[in-house]
Amino acid sequence: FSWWGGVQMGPPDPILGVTEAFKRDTNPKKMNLGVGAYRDDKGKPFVLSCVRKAEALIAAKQLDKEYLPIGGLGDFTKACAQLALGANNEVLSSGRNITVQTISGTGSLRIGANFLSRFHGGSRDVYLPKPSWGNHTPIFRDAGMQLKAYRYYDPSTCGFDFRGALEDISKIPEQSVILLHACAHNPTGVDPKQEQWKEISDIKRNLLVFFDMAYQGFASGDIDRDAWAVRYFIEQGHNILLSQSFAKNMGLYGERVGGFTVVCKDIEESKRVESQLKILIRPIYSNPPMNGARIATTILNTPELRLLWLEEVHGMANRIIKMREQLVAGLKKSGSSHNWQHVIDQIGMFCFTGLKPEQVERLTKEFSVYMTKDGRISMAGISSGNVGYLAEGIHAVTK
Ligand SMILES: Cc1ncc(COP(=O)(O)O)c(CN[C@@](C)(CC(=O)O)C(=O)O)c1O
Repeated sequence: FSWWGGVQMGPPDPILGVTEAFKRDTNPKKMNLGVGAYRDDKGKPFVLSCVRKAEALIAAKQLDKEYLPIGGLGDFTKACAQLALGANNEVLSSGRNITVQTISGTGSLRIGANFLSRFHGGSRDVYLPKPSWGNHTPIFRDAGMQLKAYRYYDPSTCGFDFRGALEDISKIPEQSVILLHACAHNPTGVDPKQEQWKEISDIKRNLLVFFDMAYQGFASGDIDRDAWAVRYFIEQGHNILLSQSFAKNMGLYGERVGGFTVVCKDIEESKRVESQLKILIRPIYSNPPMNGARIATTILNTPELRLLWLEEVHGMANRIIKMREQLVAGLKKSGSSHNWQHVIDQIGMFCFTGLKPEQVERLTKEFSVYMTKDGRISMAGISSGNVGYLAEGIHAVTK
């Protein structure tokens, strides 16, 4: 007897499914530009040495394996909030934030979405940038929120549609939720300039701002610069929600290290919110995994490891910027007459190439270059060894 005859075969994930297809390809020149996971110039996954050192320090302590509190490792949530807001942010000194450890950025967004669904008195509408990270939609939808969108990317310039964004955001019904990528917008790599962030913050609409900061430090190489929008909005009086991930900037992908912060009116409110976050988390996963949180906390709180981390995250950002320049140089060398300036101007893990789905299809079929259908490439998958091959392929499908 089958219980599950009605279960349909679902489609592969638009992002993680690319890696599955890549693994099946036997072409030695194949390139995986799908998932946004950093690789070094040899194309190998990169474990930061500050992580290795932190692991050794932790192992030496022979710590126990007791449950963490529902809200996670206290030292982690403190260090996580300080990293995002800056150590002497008034939000922290007045205790009006509540930060809980989550199962990486996805877990943070989902806890946030579930919290909104249960407690937000305003509309159920969550406005995402057009386009946004693919997983944002199912995260909020499965939590019972409605998805809407505001103009963000301008295909004609491969840049930011600032006017369109301002117009749309100015019309969002009051008390709706708006999701903003703090830096390194996924999938476009297009970020507002600081002047443009100021105008967005000034829009006279009472919106609940949910910042997704999954790449702090990874975009510009500078953790304070990458958190500028988050800190500016708070300074301007927005009591935001914030999701953080240490997957990319500390290379802790599979350790699933993240944080969710609610900036409240005052400490009394933060205590009430904290109590409800714990009630919400307890029946989902009860309490979060300790290993990754211990690594991140050790790095953030050990001065020489924190310094080493800042150097390493700066190094990762720099390698990606170099690959942007080499890819454009390679495209010119291959004889492409298109304007590829956006490849250099975009920032963070991704480049929104502007390739059409059929061009992406050809690049995969004829060159074994794997990327998401929307033309997004993970710059980290490019190395000085394969950038020339990629340039030839892109030129061949775009000439
Ligand atoms: C904007 C944004 N928010 C949150 C996350 C969540 O990451 P985490 O749960 O691993 O902390 C990602 C990861 N996006 C990746 C890098 C990986 C993925 O799709 O899961 C991407 O390839 O887009 C992201 O790009």
